[in-house]
Amino acid sequence: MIACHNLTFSYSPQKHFSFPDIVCNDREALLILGQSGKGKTTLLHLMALLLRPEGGQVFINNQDITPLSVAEAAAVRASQIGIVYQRPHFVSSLNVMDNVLLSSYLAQKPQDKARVKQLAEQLGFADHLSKRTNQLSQGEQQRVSIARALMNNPAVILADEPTSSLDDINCDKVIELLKNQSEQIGASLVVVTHDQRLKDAFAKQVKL
Ligand SMILES: Nc1ncnc2c1ncn2[C@@H]1O[C@H](COP(=O)(O)OP(=O)(O)OP(=O)(O)O)[C@@H](O)[C@H]1O
Repeated sequence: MIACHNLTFSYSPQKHFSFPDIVCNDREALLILGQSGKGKTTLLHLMALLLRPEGGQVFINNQDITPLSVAEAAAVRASQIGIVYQRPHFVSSLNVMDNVLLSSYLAQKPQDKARVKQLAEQLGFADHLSKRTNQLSQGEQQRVSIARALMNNPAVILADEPTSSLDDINCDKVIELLKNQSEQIGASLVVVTHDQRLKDAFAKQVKL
């Protein structure tokens, strides 16, 4: 589970955010909707401790992670949080298989190629494992970044605008994949988006 309590953050005195409290339990999917500039990416980065909150707490499995050091936060992020970034970024010199394995390496976990193959089958990119990521379409790259986020069976999956550049068919597919896969591993799924197509796909929603 992931929960946020009284989270506040400022980029400057003029740019201050107070976020609503959020709880997303294991196997639950939560949609955070907000227009451009409302602070969706900022909130997601606070939840992953990529940004430090000015006030408030973030709990993962009931542990307050906000007091953790930078190194401790990085370790929690690597092992317990899977992040699907707004734009997938890959290491261009590595193939798809090695890009997915990289998340295990960063979490100091064994390089489980069988797990990558299993995820690639489920997510539909098994034929592309030996290709470079720049040889893949945007939808395929999005699915690879979902696999990378799932690789370490994290407690929490955070997805930033995972559908914004996808057509309707791929939009539905990616959301179903994210929901099914996070349910399979028992994770909490938090999706932030301005994509109104998703508003009927999630029972639990928060508006920014
Ligand atoms: N590093 C930064 N320094 C100063 N201001 C920033 C910084 N990053 C974001 N902002 C500002 O904070 C506000 C929220 O940004 P954020 O990226 O969280 O919004 P968003 O809701 O995710 O937007 P979008 O849907 O366009 O991605 C914006 O007005 C943005 O200009």
